[in-house]
Amino acid sequence: MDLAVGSTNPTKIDAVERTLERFDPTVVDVGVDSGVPEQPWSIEETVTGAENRARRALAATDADYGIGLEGGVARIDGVPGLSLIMWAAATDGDRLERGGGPTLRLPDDVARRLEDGAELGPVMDDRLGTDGIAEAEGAAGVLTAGLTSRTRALGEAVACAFGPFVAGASSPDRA
Ligand SMILES: O=P(O)(O)OP(=O)(O)OP(=O)(O)OC[C@H]1O[C@@H](n2cnc3c(O)ncnc32)[C@H](O)[C@@H]1O
Ligand SMILES: [Mg+2]
Repeated sequence: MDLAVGSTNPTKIDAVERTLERFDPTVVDVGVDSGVPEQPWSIEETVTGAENRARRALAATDADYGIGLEGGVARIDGVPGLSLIMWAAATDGDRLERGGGPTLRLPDDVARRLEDGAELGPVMDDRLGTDGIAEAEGAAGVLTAGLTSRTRALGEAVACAFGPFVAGASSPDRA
């Protein structure tokens, strides 16, 4: 199975390789434009970024599936504070499926800096004294003391987006 992932971030590539290991995939990374701001600020923008990445990665290759992963932040009704969210999309060129990953609250001082226009990756690096945390354990890893990681969290979104393509008869009908 040939997969094209719409990013060159190693945590995203790892998330796809590890989650879909069972299919022994060949994974190529494709740097594509997400078509949304570098820091998406809603579920809608984040999902759209994942969709664009999946479609554009597939279009740029002759892979069987294109996979897109996007991180974002959102204020969610009923959930205090600003949430870190992540979404995946998978497409075979015809059908497109979406799946969400874990959601976790960002510290309020980080939220304030994002409100001023900053991006999460650099803000986390500045706060932690790290360099490239978004390509390592990520905010998801740091804020959970390693109980999860960005790779693992993104992997859950990949499973939910890609799963319907291989779930066969147990896959729900789509409108
Ligand atoms: O090269 P790409 O694929 O764009 O990888 P990215 O790390 O920039 O990932 P996104 O564009 O999907 O994420 C949007 C922003 O949110 C940041 N981000 C998302 N999840 C994060 C995490 O777990 N830890 C740190 N930064 C994160 C990321 O660094 C960007 O500034
Ligand atoms: Mg980015």
